[in-house]
Amino acid sequence: MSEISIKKFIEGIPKAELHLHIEGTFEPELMFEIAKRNNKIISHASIDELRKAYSFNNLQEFLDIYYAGANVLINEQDFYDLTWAYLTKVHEQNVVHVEIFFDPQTHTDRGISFDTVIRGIHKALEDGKKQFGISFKLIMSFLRHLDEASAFTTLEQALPYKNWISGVGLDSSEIGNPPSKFERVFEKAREEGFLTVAHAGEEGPAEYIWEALDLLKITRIDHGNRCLDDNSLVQKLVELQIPLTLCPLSNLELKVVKDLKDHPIVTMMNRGLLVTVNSDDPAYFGGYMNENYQSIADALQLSKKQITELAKNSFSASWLTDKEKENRITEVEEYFKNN
Ligand SMILES: Nc1ncnc2[nH]cnc12
Ligand SMILES: [Zn+2]
Repeated sequence: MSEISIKKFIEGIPKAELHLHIEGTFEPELMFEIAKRNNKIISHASIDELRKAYSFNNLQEFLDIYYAGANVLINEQDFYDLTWAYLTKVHEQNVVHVEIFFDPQTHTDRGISFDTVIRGIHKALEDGKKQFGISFKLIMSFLRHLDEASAFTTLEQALPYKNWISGVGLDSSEIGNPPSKFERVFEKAREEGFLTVAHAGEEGPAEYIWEALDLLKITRIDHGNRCLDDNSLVQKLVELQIPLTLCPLSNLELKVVKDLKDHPIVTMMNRGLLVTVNSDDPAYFGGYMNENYQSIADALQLSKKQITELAKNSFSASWLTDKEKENRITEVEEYFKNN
C-alpha cells in the first residue's frame, strides 16, 4: 500500500464537527444573494470589500461583524440555504457527523420568529442526512451578553421543538459574562432534558471553565484554551474526560494565539485531555474542517497517528450513542491502517 500525503490523509479521514455556529458559515457570496432577494442593504459595497473587513483583534470585533451579517436572514428558506451550503461544503470534506449551534436571539431580537429559524435549519439537516448521510445534533446557544430573562424566554420558545434540539450552549462576549449568570437557566434546561455545553476559557479565565463545570454541569467545553493556566483544572478535565472543542483558525484570527505554532493542542493531548478540532465560524476565519486540521498539522508537524487520534476524539466527544461511536471509531482505525 503506497503512503498518501498528510493533506490527502486529512481530506479522506472520516470526522465529526462539534463546534460550529451556523451563522458563522455565512459566506459573503450567499450573504449578498440573500440580501438582494430580501431587499436588505449590506454596509460593504462588494463581496471583496466585505471579505477585506474580516480582520479582527479580538472576539468582540468579530462578533460585531458576525451579528451584522446575520441581519439579512429573514425567511425560512434563508436559514435552509445557509445550512445547506454548510452541509454541502463539509460533505466534500468527509465530515460524517455534525453538532451545530444556532443563536436564536440573534434573530428573534430582530423580529424573526423562532419557528422560522429552526424550521429552516432543521429541514436542511434532515435533507443532509438523506442525501449525504451526515448525522446531526442541534444545539441552541444563549447569547451571554444578553440577560438571564432573555435566555429564559428563549428556552420557553424552544420547548415545542425539544425533539429537534439535543442541547443548549453559551456563546458571544465572554469576558464580564461568566457562566454563573446563567446558572438558573441551565438548571431549567437540564430539567427539560437538554444536554449542556458552554464556551469558556476562550478569552475568559480558567475560573469560567470551573463555573461551566460546577454550575452549568456541562458535558463539553467549547474552546477551553485557558484551562492550561490551572493545573488542578486540567487534572479535573482529564479525570472526567470532559472534551474540549478546539478551533485553531478561530484562535489565530481572534488573537487567542499569536501563531499556530503556539497552539496548545499537542500539549493538551500529551496531558491526557480529550481534544477535538473544529471550525467555529469558517466563513470568517478562512477555513472549514480540513483547513483547520491542515493548518494545525503544518504548524505542529502532526503525524498521521495524531491526526487519527483527533478524528477518533471527534466521535468519542460527540453525542452519538455508544454503538454509533464505536462504529465510527472503527472506521477511523481502518482508515489509518490502510493509509
Ligand atoms: N468563537 C466564538 N466565541 C464566542 N461566541 C461566538 N459566536 C460565534 N463564534 C463565537
Ligand atoms: Zn464558538
